[in-house]
Order: sequence, then structure tokens, then C-alpha cells
Amino acid sequence: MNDPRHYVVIGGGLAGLASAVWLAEAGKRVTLLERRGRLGGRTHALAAPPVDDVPDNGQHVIASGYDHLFRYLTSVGTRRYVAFPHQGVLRWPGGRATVMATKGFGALRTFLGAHPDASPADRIRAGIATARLGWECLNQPADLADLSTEQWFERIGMPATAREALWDWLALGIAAEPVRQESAKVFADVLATGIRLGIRHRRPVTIGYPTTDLDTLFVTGAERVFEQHGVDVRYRAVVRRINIHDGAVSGVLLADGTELPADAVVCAVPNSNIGGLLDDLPEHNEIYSAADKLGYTPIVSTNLYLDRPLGTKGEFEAIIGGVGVIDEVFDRQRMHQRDTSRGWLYCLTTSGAYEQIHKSQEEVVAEQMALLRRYYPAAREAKVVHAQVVPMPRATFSQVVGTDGLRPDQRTSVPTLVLAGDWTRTDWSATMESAAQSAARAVDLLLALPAPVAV
Ligand SMILES: Cc1cc2nc3c(=O)[nH]c(=O)nc-3n(C[C@H](O)[C@H](O)[C@H](O)COP(=O)(O)OP(=O)(O)OC[C@H]3O[C@@H](n4cnc5c(N)ncnc54)[C@H](O)[C@@H]3O)c2cc1C
Repeated sequence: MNDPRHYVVIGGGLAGLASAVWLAEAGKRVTLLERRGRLGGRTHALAAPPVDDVPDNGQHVIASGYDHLFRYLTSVGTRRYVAFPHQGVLRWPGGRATVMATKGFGALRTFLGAHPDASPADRIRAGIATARLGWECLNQPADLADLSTEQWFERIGMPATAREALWDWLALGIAAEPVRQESAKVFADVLATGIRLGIRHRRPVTIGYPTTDLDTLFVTGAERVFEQHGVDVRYRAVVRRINIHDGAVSGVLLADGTELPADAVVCAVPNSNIGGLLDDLPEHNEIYSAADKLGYTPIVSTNLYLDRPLGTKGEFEAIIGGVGVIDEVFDRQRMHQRDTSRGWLYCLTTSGAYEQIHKSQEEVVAEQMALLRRYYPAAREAKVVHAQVVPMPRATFSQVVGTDGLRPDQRTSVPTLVLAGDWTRTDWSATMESAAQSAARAVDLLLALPAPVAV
């Protein structure tokens, strides 16, 4: 280690973990400060003692275009724990299910509308509208930022069957907001990123999932890297302020009143926690204001243990018409090959859960079971063995109409202070890839700083 500078990373979520890992790999002296007693931020495993299991705080899916996230997984040695099934399942009330391929010719059928009731005319209209959608993603009309995704779909003539079978739930999955309020520009930007990555890698972007819990995927390997490289990880270390003197970082002030000297800082906290940290930075008012305007979107996740299998056809199933109660059902037996002696685990996700977030655990589970009974015949007699509802009122920053252009860059006016986190400006919406990409950019900025002059 011939660089004497001290690099401090604030926040032990994915953005902070990736920053600390990559700085350590580059031979830097690193301290990671996390305000909680654990690492992982919004991606972590959660114990469920009554069923002796360790599910997650919420099911996370991974797109094949998550290049920076894969770089991180390679660094921490867990790349092998991601699988791509190359298919998804659509589920309608009464139990009807359609398997959608996401590879080869089957993928073409999916894009033309996998809806079993789509007429030939619907399919032609879906084909034309999909081509227009792709064109407008890459050549965006000036007013896209003023439209909701739903208004955009209407304008390009996307038929109802294609929306129901693909586009509405894809849009909800990408930006965690219902299409009536999601920004069309956010959706278009992510699709454009996907198209460009598909061209670069010569294969379409598909959706995969972790085959293990999130701590094993993201945290355990990082801890090994930290030990190897001597990274100092401090838990329950709450940072109150980043001190700046003469245009350079001098240290960070902790909640216990101590100051930790630092030569460079990666500030990797979410928009909800940025207040006060950047008071010494000349542009702090603009960043705080953007953080406020970005706001939050709630997600409710439920780890539901049943006494019998639901009879799924795939690892994950989109619930058509389940908006507000369940968007997706993830079958952890298929995903993790788990032992079912203590029940069958289904992870349910409700994005944009503006109503569910205010309900009690009992109300949420009763509502979700009522919906599952409508969609899965096998659920009619099923009993709940254990349920764990995880409400996250500030699951991600919000990507509704009017939020485009607010996200701050990783670079600040102080070269030794960089920002990271899913909410900073990247090619992606509020995702793990956005967190990893922001870390890659933040670390590159610090590694490009001139070496200190030897005295
Ligand atoms: C339920 C749910 C489902 C999701 N599903 C998906 C999905 O399927 N696919 C996908 O790609 N993304 C998904 N996401 C989004 C993804 O989890 C986040 O975008 C990503 O984890 C954010 O990482 P981050 O490092 O930017 O922030 P965080 O994970 O929030 O990390 C920030 C860290 O900073 C710490 N911190 C905050 N303030 C301070 C302070 N003052 N001092 C010290 N430490 C501090 C926090 O404790 C935290 O550990 C989902 C999110 C949720 C909640």
C-alpha cells in the first residue's frame, strides 16, 4: 500500500460495499462506516425463527445487463449464485397460466403479445407499437418527460392485451410505480439501456434471480475481501457531517462527537439520509432539494410459508390484475431447491404499495391469501404456516412524472468527495445495478485523482 491517503466510505449498502471492495482491490487504505449493526443496506437476509429459515427482506431480481453488479459479484466470489431461467409465467384469475420465453424465437412471441386471448390483429398492432416503442426509446420525443408510461402506451397504440401480458408489469417492475404515475422517460431510459446492452453483448437482456440468500450473495464475500485487504469496517457508526476545508475533505464527524480524519470520502447513503451530511459542500442546497423531490416509493414484501405447494409453473409468476395486492409470486422451492419440511415458501412483492403499506400484517396476509386463492386452485385449501410481512415505506426513490433530471452526479465540486447510491445519476432506475454502477463511477473519480506529492 504505497498511497498513504485514507479513504472513508459512508454506508454499507451495495453502493458502499462495492466502493469499499474496489478501493481495497486498488490497494487503498479504506474505512467503511455503517450506521446499522449489519451490512447490506436494502438487500439483506432476514431470519424467520419459527420456520428455521433465512429468507430475504424482499425478493430481488437481476437483469442479465447488470454489468457492474456482476463485476461486484466476481470481486466477492459469488457470481455463481445467479441463475437465468429464460422464461417467466403470467397468471390469470382461475389459474390460467402462460409461459413466456425470454430467449430465441419464443422471445419474439413474447414481444408480440403472449396474451392467450390476443387476436391476430392485436398481435400485428402489438408488433407495430413495440417497434415504435423501441424507436422512441432510442430517439426520445421531447415531451416524454411530461408523460406517464400509460399515456405513452396509449399514444403509440399499444393494445390492451399486450399491455396486460407484458408491458404494464414490466414497467411496474422497472420503476416500482404503477404505469398511471410512472415517468415515461424513466421507463424509456431503462429500455434504451437494455437495448444498447443487448446489442453490445449480442443477446437480449433477460431476468434472473439469486439462488441463495442476499447476505451470502452480497455480504459474506465482501467481508472476506475486507479481511484480506485490511479494510476497517465500523458498525453503528452514524456519520453526521463530512468536513471540508480549503476545497478538500478533511474528515467525517460521527454522531458520538468524534472526528475521523479522511483524505477522500465516498458518500453512499440513500436520498432519505443525505440531509446534513453535505452542509460544507457549496452545492448542498441543490442536492438536498433533489433528494426531497425524488421522494419515496413503498414496497411491501411477504415471505409466506404454506402447508402445500401452490402449483406454480415457473420460478416467478406475474399476477395479471393483482396490482396493489401482489405483483409477483416467487417460488423459492424452484429458485433455491429448498427443503419443504417446514412449509413451502412463496415470496410475494407489491410495488408502489401506497395502500398496503398502512395495513397490519394480519390484513396484508388475509388480502394476499384471498388473491392467491383466486389465482391458484391449490391455494384454496392451503393453510398459512408462517408469514413475515416486510413493509418498506422508503423502499426506493420515486420515479413518477416530474422526477427526471433530478438525480445528482457522482462528481461534486470538491474532487475528494464523491457521491454513490442508487439515487445518483446512472443508466438505470432504482436498482442494485444503479447502486453498483454509481460505485464504479465514484471509485473511478477517486482513482483518477493525482497522487500526493512526496515530501
Ligand atoms: C423490497 C425491495 C425490493 C427490491 N427489488 C429489487 C429488484 O428486484 N432488483 C433490483 O435491481 N433492485 C431492487 N430493489 C432496489 C435495491 O435494493 C436498491 O436499489 C439497492 O439495494 C440500493 O443500494 P444502495 O447502496 O444505494 O442503498 P442502501 O442499500 O440503502 O445502503 C445505504 C446504507 O447507508 C447506511 N447509512 C445511511 N445513512 C448513514 C449514515 N449517516 N452513516 C452511516 N451509514 C449510513 C444505511 O444504513 C445503509 O446500509 C429493491 C428494493 C427493495 C427495498
